[in-house]
Amino acid sequence: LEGGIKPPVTRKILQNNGYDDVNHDYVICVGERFLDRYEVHGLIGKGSFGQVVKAYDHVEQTFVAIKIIKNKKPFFMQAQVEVKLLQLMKCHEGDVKYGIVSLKCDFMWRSHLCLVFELLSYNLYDLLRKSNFRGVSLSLTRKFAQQLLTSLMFLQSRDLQVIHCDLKPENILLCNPKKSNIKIIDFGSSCQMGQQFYNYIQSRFYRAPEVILSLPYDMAIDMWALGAILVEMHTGEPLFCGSDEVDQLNKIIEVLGIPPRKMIEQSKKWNKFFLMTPDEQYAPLPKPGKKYALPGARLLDKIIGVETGGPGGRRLHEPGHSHLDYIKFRDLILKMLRFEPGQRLTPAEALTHSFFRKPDEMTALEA
Ligand SMILES: COc1ccc(N)cc1-c1cnc(N)c(C(=O)c2cccnc2)n1
Repeated sequence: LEGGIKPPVTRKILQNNGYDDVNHDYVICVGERFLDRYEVHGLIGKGSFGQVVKAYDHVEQTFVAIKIIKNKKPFFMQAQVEVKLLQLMKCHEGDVKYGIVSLKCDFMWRSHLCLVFELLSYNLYDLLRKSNFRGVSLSLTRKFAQQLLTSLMFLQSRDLQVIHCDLKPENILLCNPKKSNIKIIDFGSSCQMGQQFYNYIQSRFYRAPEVILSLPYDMAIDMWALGAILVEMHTGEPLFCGSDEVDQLNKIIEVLGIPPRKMIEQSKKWNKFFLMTPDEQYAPLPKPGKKYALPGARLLDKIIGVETGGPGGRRLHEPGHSHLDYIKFRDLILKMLRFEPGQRLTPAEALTHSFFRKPDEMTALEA
């Protein structure tokens, strides 16, 4: 500066002795060993919770995924809930595996809670991207559906009653890049029935109508999310891609019609989404600049191409994509997307649906 005035000393405030960055994330150093056991190979994911690194476990001589939670109390507290739920599920699984990611252990490292998981492969959104967002076959969609319904049946079992609260393609990972086995990850937003403390849950595209309307919710919200996910896995595009909560509910109404009067009347937020017509009917509030099909006019049949050879006609005459296959798929999805949570299929009911019956089972039934 002129006149030789020294600049003020800007003291860099060191977060957690320099181990953390300004966002309370641990500064990852490749090659670093946690507990003289886990050698960090690299950052593979980031989330609101913190980071996920790939590491080599020198004791078990295998690669693991370590979820390094932010060094901040709310994230630490929520991760403790996740650890408790994962441990609870692990001791209920026994030797049968129900498609839930396996937590190997957890430990504290330089004020960060670390969760050590089996290392899984890429997620179902990556799979959609690899399909150029055209979707995967109905047969692979069926395999994913069967596994996810089995996982939900396990989560909803009497001793667990766990609600995942954030089912979406990004939270469903392939176990092996070359096989169709999948596992559900990220129980960082999950809770058990009776412990539903939050109302702002689920990623928007997969948010159940009862959550949007701020009504009481239960495990049926995961079934709603699954219905939306399965259509997306086959078409390649989100079924209800709302830009905000009002747009989200309007996109649901385009396909499924107006929600039951009782749900609207019980919602404290009803007038955020609906107006009352002179003849005392509820109608969607018009959204400036947005044009919607009439309630129920955007048929699911058209979206999945029941009569037209699948999404965009791309599956016409393809084996495993018959008209009857699509009729069954459409029927299953509509029963997973019922507005009334109590009327939505349970996982056990869904698994008995004809969409999952093998042809010989069908002929035996018809005999
Ligand atoms: C290749 O693995 C991943 C790539 C990216 C991201 N974001 C996560 C993973 C990965 C791999 N294996 C795992 N077991 C996990 C998780 O369990 C996980 C990831 C994020 C949040 N919670 C759990 N995550």
